[in-house]
Amino acid sequence: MTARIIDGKIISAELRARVAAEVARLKTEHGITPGLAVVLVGNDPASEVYVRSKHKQTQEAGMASFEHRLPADVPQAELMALIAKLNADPAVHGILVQLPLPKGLDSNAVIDAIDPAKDVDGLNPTNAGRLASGLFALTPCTPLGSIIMAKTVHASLEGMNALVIGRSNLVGKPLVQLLLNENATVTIAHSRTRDLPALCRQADLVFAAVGKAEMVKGDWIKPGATVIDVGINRTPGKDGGKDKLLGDVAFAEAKEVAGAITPVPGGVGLMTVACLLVNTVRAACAIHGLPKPAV
Ligand SMILES: Nc1nc2c(c(=O)[nH]1)N[C@@H](CN(C=O)c1ccc(C(=O)N[C@@H](CCC(=O)O)C(=O)O)cc1)CN2
Repeated sequence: MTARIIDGKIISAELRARVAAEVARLKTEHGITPGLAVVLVGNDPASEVYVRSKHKQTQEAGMASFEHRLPADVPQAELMALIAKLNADPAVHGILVQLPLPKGLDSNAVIDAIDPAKDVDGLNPTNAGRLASGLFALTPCTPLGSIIMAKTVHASLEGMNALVIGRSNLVGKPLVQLLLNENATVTIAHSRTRDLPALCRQADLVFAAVGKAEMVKGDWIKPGATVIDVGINRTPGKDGGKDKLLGDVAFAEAKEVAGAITPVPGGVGLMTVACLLVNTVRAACAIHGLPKPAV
């Protein structure tokens, strides 16, 4: 039997509708319009796509969207000055610097400089530490979206064997923390892991976040497992046509074995932007001393 497809279009649209309802409530009951500032440095084509999508979806949810574009050769000090300005701006509740930054810029210093209360990417060490300590934290968007998708299949992840492939600060590490908070039994695999296929075959839940097209093969998947493919590997389209996107999982093979699987495109990527909107609403509520919102 082929796997159930976990549809990012449907799940992200539902989440965005809930965000829009919360935004409308904040405006009516408290006179607050959540605001998101996105900083794009340089002109990486994929980043351009993501930033456009963030701007459009922020506005569609009824929030204020502030876009800041800087040239690839911007001095570090100028970028830091912009972050300081956004930290101090009361109309801005969320700040996101699109990654990767062009060569020569220190992304750790930039992330460090973002006010943790406005760090809607959840990458600032304060938020990463709070998440690891089980405290309220703004949580990185892709891991948050991945958990939401897994929970559309399993109401509880408690006791499940979860394998996270990849140990980046953006996805792998926060995903491990979120899975621990769900009481899953978590294994983290990376480039030095021995016998990844064998580890994979024991996993009830597989989260692939390595950045290598179709690396996880169908015969690595335990029959009936849930597979969340976080990879977005882009091959430029021929003759100026649309880019081709592949996940980290060999989808055609894996869907014949898995119980449920996310597609690429149309999977976790769509949840990343929806979760950014969630984080912006959460940040706005926390900044204004309001209770945690319903989303
Ligand atoms: N500061 C950050 N930078 C980056 C992040 C991040 O979370 N914070 N994640 C990725 C890129 N990303 C968001 O920024 C992102 C990736 C994918 C998608 C998405 O909608 N994907 C679609 C396909 C879109 C396309 O045609 O390219 C899908 O998977 O269906 C949105 C946002 C790296 N940088």
